[in-house]
Amino acid sequence: MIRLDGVGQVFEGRGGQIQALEGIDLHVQANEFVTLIGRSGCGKSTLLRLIAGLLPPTAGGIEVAGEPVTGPRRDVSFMFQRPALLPWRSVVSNVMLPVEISGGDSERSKAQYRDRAHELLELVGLNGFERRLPHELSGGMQQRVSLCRSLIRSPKVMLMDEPFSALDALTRTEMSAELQRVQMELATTIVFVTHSIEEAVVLADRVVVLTPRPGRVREIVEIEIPRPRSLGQNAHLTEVAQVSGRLHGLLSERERPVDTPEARR
Ligand SMILES: Nc1ncnc2c1ncn2[C@@H]1O[C@H](COP(=O)(O)OP(=O)(O)OP(=O)(O)O)[C@@H](O)[C@H]1O
Repeated sequence: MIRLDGVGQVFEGRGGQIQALEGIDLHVQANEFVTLIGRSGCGKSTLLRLIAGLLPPTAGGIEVAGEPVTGPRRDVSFMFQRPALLPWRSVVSNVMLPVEISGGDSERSKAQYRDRAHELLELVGLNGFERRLPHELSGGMQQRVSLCRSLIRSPKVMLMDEPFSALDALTRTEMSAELQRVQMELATTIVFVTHSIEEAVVLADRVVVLTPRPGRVREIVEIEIPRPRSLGQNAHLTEVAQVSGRLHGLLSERERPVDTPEARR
């Protein structure tokens, strides 16, 4: 569904060129859930923006659904850290926003999209809140609305940039369960950036570990824990902790103590 071949990105900074990404080869299958982890500044958000077509890569090629990415696509949605809902619009009209801005597909009427919006709100447990305004909802509920908004046009691909990082721990655990359920039900391909290693493990079919700048693929780790997974369930805690430990090791490899006779002792 997504192919990145030899992708690199150089930015022109004030102090000279910044090589943000280098030689990224990554193939994401349809319906796969891939999480991206790496140190701050290693290029995770840049990688999502490249896949979204918001930025052309300075090297290599990117394809989505077999077509080269040349700009934003209708069937690719983007979800950010903050819900960014329009405060004067009701929950349901916030969900409908992408359809109103750039249209849906020709097969569905506006009424069908509205029905879909209600179905999605029900799927994430927000039935009864359709007419409320964003300020009447908690942060977690607002992020659920944002999730419905990014699903309204039935995207083939969802790109998610730390979407749960502003939420409290319990809501975050609930949202990750919710997202797994939604993904299983709607069969969407997801690329998800997070700073939480445990969240990356709980959600992913594969975790992609990036090196510090320039970001390269350090390793891709397959997660074989049965779904649905939850950090709230003891049964998964040990397995998640084991894989997370390995990922912690990969991320901090650069900081291993220098190999001196003293260190070896
Ligand atoms: N538009 C830009 N112009 C210049 N440099 C940029 C631009 N966008 C990103 N960068 C640089 O590219 C590098 C990668 O940035 P990016 O935001 O993709 O990293 P990240 O891994 O998402 O970071 P974080 O985890 O802190 O969100 C950083 O050094 C950043 O300063």
